[in-house]
Amino acid sequence: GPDPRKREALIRLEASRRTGGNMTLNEREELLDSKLQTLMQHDIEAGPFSPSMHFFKAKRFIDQSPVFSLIQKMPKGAALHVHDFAMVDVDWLVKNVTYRENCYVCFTDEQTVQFIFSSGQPASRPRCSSWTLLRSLREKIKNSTELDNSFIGNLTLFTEDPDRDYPTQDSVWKRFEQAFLVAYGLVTYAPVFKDYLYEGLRQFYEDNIMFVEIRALLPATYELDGRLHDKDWSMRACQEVVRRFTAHYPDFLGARVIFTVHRGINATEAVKAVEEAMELQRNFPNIMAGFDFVGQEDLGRPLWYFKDALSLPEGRGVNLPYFFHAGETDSQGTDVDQNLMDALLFNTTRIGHGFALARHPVVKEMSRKMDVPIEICPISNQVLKLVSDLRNHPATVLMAEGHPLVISSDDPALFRATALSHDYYEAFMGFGGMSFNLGTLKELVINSLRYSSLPSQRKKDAIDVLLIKWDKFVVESLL
Ligand SMILES: O=c1[nH]cnc2c1ncn2[C@@H]1O[C@H](CO)[C@@H](O)[C@H]1O
Repeated sequence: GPDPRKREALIRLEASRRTGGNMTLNEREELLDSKLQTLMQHDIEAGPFSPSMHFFKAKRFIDQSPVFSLIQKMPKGAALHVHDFAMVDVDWLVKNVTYRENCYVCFTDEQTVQFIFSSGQPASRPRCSSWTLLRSLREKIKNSTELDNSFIGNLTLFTEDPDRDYPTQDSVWKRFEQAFLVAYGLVTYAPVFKDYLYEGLRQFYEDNIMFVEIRALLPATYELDGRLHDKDWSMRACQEVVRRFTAHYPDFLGARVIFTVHRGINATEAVKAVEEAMELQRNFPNIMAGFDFVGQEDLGRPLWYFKDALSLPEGRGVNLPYFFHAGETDSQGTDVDQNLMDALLFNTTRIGHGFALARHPVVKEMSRKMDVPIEICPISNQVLKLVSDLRNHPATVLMAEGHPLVISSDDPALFRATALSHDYYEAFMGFGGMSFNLGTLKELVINSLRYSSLPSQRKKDAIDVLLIKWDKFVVESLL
C-alpha cells in the first residue's frame, strides 16, 4: 500500500503550492489561525451560508459571521479593481445627495428615474416625465420613505430573488448599466463629484483599505447653470480630494485613476481616447495609473480591433500602462475570447477578472511567467452570472496553484456590499474552504500592494506599513 510518510509529504507539498501556503506564521499568528479555523468550521457546518448561495441571499448570514467580522477588522491593503461610480453605499446618494438644493427628478418609461441639478427648470428628455423639483415632491407626499426606497432600488441590483429578476447575463447587464445611468446625473454634478470621491475614500478607509485604484470614465461634470468641465478638471478634482483626504487620514496612502472608455467605441474614437490617456499620463503622473476598456465584454469590440490605437504609445516612446479587463466571458473561440492573450501581448500590468483563464492554458502559463496578476471579483462574477456556486469559480484552481492574483470588489455599491470585506469573505470561504488559513489572507493583502501601480519605493514603504497594521490586527484579535 502507499507509504504514509510519502503521503504526508505530498499533502504538505500541495498545501505549500496554494496561495499563502508558503507564508511562515509567527507564534501569535498560529494562535489566531487556530481560532480562525474553529470559526470557519462553525460557518461551514452551522450554515445556512454556503458559497452556492447567491450573495443577495447570503449577505444577511455573512453579516452575522465571526469570520466576516475578523475580515472586516483585517488590514486589506489595496482595492485594485473598482469602478468610479460604484464605490459609495447608495444610502449616501439618496439620503445626502438627493436632499440637496436644486435636485430634479424625472420618471422614465422603463420604471427607472433620472436626476439633474439645475438653477432653473431643466429641458425635458425623451421617454422621461417632466422634471420635478425633489424638494416640492417630498413636501407634497409628506412621507418620503417609499420614494427614497424606490431610488435605492433603482441605484442597485439588490433583490430578494435574483434568479427570477435576472434570468440571463444580458438582462442583468442591462439593469446594471441602467443603475449607472440613474447615478449619472447625481455624481456628474461637479460639487457632488468631489464629495462622492471623498465619501468613497472614507468608506474604503473604514473597511481598512489603505490605497485604491479607480477605473474612471471621467465624464464631463456640470454646474448648476449647465456649464461643463473637462477631464483635466476631473483629474485636478481627484488630486485635490485625495490630498485633502490624506491630510485628514495620514495612514491612508491615496488613490490613483485608471482612465477607461467603453469598449463599444470605434477605431477612430479609440485613437482619440488613447491620445487623451497619454496626455493625462503626462499632466498627472502622480495620480494617473493607466488605461482600460469597460462594458460587457461579449457585446463590445475585441482588444485586437483596437490594435492601432493601443500601439500608439509604444510607437511614440510614451509609457502608458494598461490594465485590461479580459476574459470576463463564457464565450469560447470567439474574437472576444482572444482578449486574454491580447491583453498580455499589449503588456497589460494586471488582468481584470480573467474568468476565462482556465480555458487558456498558454495564456495562463504566460501570465504566471510574466507575473501578471488576475483581479478576482467574486461577488461581481456571481451577480453578473458568470458563476453561481463559488466553489465552481476558476479562482478555486488558480488559488490552489498559487497563481498571481488579487481580490477586489468591482462595484460594491451596486451589490450592496462593503468596500472589500464581503468579497474577501466569499473568496476565502468559497475558493478554498477549510484548505485556506490565515497565511492565505496575509498573502492576499500583501499581493494587493505588491501588484499595485505604486512606484517601487512607495510600494516598499506601503508593505512595511501594512505589516505593522497586520501585527496590530493579530494582537488585537487575540484579546
Ligand atoms: O465588471 C465589469 N466589467 C466591465 N465593465 C464594468 C464592470 N463593472 C462596471 N463596469 C463598467 O464601468 C462603467 C462605470 O465606470 C459602467 O458603465 C460599466 O460599463
